[in-house]
Amino acid sequence: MRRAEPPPAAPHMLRVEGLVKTHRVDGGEVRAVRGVDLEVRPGEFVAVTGPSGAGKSTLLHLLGGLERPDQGRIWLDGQRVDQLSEARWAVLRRRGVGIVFQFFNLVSTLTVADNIELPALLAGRSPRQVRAARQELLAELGLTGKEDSTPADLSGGEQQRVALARALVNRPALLLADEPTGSLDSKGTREVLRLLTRCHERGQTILLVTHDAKVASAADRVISLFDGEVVDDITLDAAPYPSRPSRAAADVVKLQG
Ligand SMILES: Nc1ncnc2c1ncn2[C@@H]1O[C@H](COP(=O)(O)OP(=O)(O)OP(=O)(O)O)[C@@H](O)[C@H]1O
Repeated sequence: MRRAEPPPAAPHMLRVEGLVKTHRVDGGEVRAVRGVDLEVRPGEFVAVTGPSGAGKSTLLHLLGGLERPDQGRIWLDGQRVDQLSEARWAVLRRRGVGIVFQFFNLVSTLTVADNIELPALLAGRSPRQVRAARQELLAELGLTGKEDSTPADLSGGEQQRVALARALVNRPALLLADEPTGSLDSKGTREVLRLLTRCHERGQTILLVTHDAKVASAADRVISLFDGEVVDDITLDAAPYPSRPSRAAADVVKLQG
């Protein structure tokens, strides 16, 4: 008698099981992430919210390989990544995972243009292609004309948008962003939301931390963290993901292959 085939595994861009991270501080420990399970499908746009200290940034750092978990497992596009070496992570971040940090982390000695182009040049793309991608992002983010400025010449909101452009220049399959509108006025927030929506339509998977209800409402799904645990997981839009992938989806850099 033939055994029934097991059902095919659901496709996940991101899968997390039993994630735990404790920060060691003078004279004690802070349990920042306390057993998080999470599955994000390709093309989903997920907002992570929660009060200050809930563990949002720590979770994002774990997902982007900037910190290692004490317990638990993480898969990106089917690949186990929680124990990858720093060198392998560097390749993944260059190729398929874009990250926007809370504190921007721009290279202060480089111009805006060079900051944005750097990951694309490191990924081996042609300088002409890279320049075109950079100019498109700068225009979308209302930063045309700032190419030759250095980060110190820019406002916090401008630096934040440059950091987003840098994270997106390689069209990563997965974007991880920590408060990408935290320093922006309403116009800047609208520009960033428009760009993120376009990324979503292109089929890129987005996971962003935000305190802003308007930003969260642009997502398909809102996950709430409290004291290092997922306490709520709400789907806002019942449409399948991505709701309508555009032809440009083929341009998105795949994590595998
Ligand atoms: N590198 C670190 N060393 C020690 N403790 C840390 C470190 N990073 C975070 N923490 C602590 O871990 C807990 C979770 O912090 P985390 O920054 O992940 O929360 P958050 O939800 O992102 O907060 P916020 O919204 O204020 O950015 C907090 O108590 C914080 O003080």
